[in-house]
Amino acid sequence: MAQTELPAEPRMIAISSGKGGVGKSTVTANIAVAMAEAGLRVGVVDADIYGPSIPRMLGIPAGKPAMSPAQKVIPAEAHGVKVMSMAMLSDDDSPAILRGPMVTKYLQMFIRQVEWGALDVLLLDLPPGTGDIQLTLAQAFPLTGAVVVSTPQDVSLKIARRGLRMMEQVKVPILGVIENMSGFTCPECGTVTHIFHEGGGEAIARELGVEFLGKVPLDPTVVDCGDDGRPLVLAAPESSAAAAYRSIATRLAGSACDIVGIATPFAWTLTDDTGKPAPVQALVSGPADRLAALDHADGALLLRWADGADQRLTDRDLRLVCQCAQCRDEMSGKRILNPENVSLNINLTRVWSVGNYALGMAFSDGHDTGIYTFQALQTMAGTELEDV
Ligand SMILES: Nc1ncnc2c1ncn2[C@@H]1O[C@H](COP(=O)(O)OP(=O)(O)OP(=O)(O)O)[C@@H](O)[C@H]1O
Repeated sequence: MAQTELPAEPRMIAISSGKGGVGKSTVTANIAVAMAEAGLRVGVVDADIYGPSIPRMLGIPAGKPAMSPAQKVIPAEAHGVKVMSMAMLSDDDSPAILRGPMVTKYLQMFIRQVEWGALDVLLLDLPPGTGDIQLTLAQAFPLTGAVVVSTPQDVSLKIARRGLRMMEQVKVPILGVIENMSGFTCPECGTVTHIFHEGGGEAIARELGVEFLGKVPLDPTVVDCGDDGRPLVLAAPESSAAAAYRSIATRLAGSACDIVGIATPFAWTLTDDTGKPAPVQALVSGPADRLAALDHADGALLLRWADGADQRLTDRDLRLVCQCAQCRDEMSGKRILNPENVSLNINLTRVWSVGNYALGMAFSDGHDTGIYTFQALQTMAGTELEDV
């Protein structure tokens, strides 16, 4: 996609941290406002279901959101940033008590059932940690990439490393590391004191081969601004912390545009050819595990990977290798589906993106529960498939 074209779907960037209190929400609020000031259309999903703080930080008053005529939630808006948060749905200050599946349901709603309008960037302020909820989120949403916020202390970096690995497992690219509370600038004399260790974020970025997006100094004004609902980038635009937020926002917007692969999410209905993802250019140096193009011809799905490799998989073969619980025994991995029951004329009817690591597929026999990871699809190349 040419950089000047507006993306059909916003770039979804998850802001994560290995543990709570490192300043993830403060970073999200400030870079969102900095991106909006730079002319981008920005939305924020406060995915920190149990401790939503974005509305307070952006000065959004409490109150239930309005509904659009299409029965979608109208997001709150402050300082040029659209916001959806659990805080807007609960009546009091008590944290929401929700079980895992409900969390996913709410977050699906925050993304799909909200009248976002056209957006360039959608930031997701994730709950802290690297547990199930974070993994579910990373799998449920077609994230363009994730950012890890860390403080300079060793323990925090160890946890950040775990967060990076988790994202890598679900094929979500790490856009970079942000080091927060990195040195204290004395308001009287301007001397920087490194209260915690120094340079840890940079070291971990280097070690893991990801970009170091920048460091935000420890600044007491950040706390007051968060409490007043006026982010530091607006309240103290000349401060070095504000400059750091702006620089990170610029780098992040840039690096998110560089991600290779077809834009997600997409949902392609083959019967009327709607929603087909636009191809992007494949490069020899491109990542082998990202898709550059999808097509369908003569009863087969045609996949072009970002490194230029082409693959042709027939609709019937795809149906036969389905790994869902109805088609495979979960314990032994043996096929339950009897190939004799699969028509020779079976067709793919829909193909959709599942995060940035898999495709969902529906067939003319009504079967639509299979998830085909890119990894599994690639191992199908050149394989003699078990067949009738
Ligand atoms: N650079 C900074 N300088 C000084 N204080 C900061 C800085 N960044 C964040 N803080 C303060 O640290 C506290 C925690 O910040 P924040 O709520 O953003 O963390 P968090 O990682 O989102 O936490 P949680 O995930 O547990 O909600 C807040 O009081 C915030 O004002």
